[in-house]
Amino acid sequence: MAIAGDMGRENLNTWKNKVNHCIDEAKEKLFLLSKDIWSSPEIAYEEKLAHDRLVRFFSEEKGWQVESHYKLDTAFRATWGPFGGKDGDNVVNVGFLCEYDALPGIGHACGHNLIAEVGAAAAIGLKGVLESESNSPVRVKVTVLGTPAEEDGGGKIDLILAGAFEGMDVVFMAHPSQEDAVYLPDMAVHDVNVKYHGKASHAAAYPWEGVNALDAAVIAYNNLSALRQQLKPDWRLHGIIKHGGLKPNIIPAYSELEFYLRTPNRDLSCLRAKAEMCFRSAAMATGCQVDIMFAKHEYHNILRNTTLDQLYEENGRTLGMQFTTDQNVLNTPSGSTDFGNVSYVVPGIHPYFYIGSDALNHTEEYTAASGAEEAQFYTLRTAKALAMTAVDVLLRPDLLKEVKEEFAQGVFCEQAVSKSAPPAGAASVPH
Ligand SMILES: NCCCC[C@H](NC(=O)CCCN)C(=O)O
Repeated sequence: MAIAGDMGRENLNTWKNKVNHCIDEAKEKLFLLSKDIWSSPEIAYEEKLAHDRLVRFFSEEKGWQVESHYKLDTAFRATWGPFGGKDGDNVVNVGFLCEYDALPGIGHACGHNLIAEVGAAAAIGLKGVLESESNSPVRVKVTVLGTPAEEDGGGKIDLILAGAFEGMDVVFMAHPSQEDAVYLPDMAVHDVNVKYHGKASHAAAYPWEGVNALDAAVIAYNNLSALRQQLKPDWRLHGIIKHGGLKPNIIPAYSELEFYLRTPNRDLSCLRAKAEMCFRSAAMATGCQVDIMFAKHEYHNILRNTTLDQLYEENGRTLGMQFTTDQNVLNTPSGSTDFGNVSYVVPGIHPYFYIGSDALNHTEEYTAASGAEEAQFYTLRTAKALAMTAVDVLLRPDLLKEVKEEFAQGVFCEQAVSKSAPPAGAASVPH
C-alpha cells in the first residue's frame, strides 16, 4: 500500500509515536475530565454538566473552534483545521465521537465517561502530531462530536438527521467492555412504550366495577415471555413494568410497560408485529384501552468496516492489547448502539475495550470500575490505537479509498438484502 508523497514507514511510526506522546502528556487533564463527568451522572438528553465540561475542555485547548449546544441542547462540536496539504486539496475530515450519558439510578454503569475521554484524547493526539509535523501531506480537519443520549432516544440519529455527519470521511469511537474486541455484534433495536388504561374501583368492595390495567400489563409481560421461546436464538426482547398501580385496594386504572425489541439486522418489522399482538391481546383480555408507542428512532446494527478493523487491531497489538478470541463473546449479541446508524452514513469503527475489571456493564460494579484510576491506562491505550488508525488513513491515501469502497459496498449489500428478504416468519403473523 502506498504511503503519501515521499513519506515512508519510518515516518508513519514517528507520527504514531508522537500521537502517543501527546496523549500521555495530556493524561492528567483527561482523567479529570472523565472523573468530572463520572461524578455527576446525567441521563439521556439531560447531560448539561457533561456538555459544559467538554465544551470547557476544548475551549481551553488551543486552536479548537467550539460550538456548544450544537444542533441539540446537550450536543457539541469542536473542530480543528483544515491543516497541511496544499491549498485546493481535498480536506480529509476525521471524526471522533464522545458519548456521556449515564443510566438512571446506577450512574456511569456503561462507562460513557470513558467514551468521552477516549474521543477527546484521540482528537488531541491527532491534532498534536499534525501540528508538530508541519509537512502533513494531506489537508486534514479534525472534528469532535459530542453525541448525547445513546442509552435512550439516539442522539446520534438526531444528529445524522440534522446533517452533523455531512462531510465527515471517517469516524472513530470506542466503548468500554470486559475485553478488547475490534468488533462485537451490536443489534438493531426498537424501543416500545405501552400504556394500559382501565378503571379504578375498591378492590374488595366492588371489584366487578374495575378494569384492571395491572392485569393487562402482567398478561402482556407473560405473552412476551411465551413468545420468546419462538424467537430466533439471536433475537432479544426484554422489558419492565414501569407503573403497576397505586395501592393494593385500588384496582389499578393505569399501567405502563417499556420493552426493547432487538434483531441482528435492520429488519425489525416481524418482531414488532409479533410483540404488538402480545400487547393488544392483553388489552382485549382485560377490557383495557391500550396505547402502543414505538420510539421515534430505530437503532441499526453496526456495518463493519474490516479495513479499519484490521488497522485498529494492528495498532492495538503494538500497544499490548490482547484481543479476545473467545468465539462466544465474538458471536453473541452485545446490545445495541446508535453508532449503528452512523456506520451506515460514514465509514467508521466502534471497538470495545477492557477497563481493568471483570465487572459487567450496567451494574454498580461497572460504575465503580469506570471511575477508577485503573481504567485510565486502558482508556488512553484505546485512544492511542484510534488516533494511530487515523494516522494510517491519512498517510496512506490508498487506504481511505479502500475504506470508502468497502463502506459503499456494505451499504449497497445491506440495502439489497433488507429490500429482497421478507421478514422471517412474517407469513405467520396475521394482520
Ligand atoms: N434504548 C435502546 C438503546 C439501548 C442501548 C444500550 N447500549 C449499550 O448498552 C451500549 C453497549 C452496547 N454493546 C443497550 O441496551 O444495548
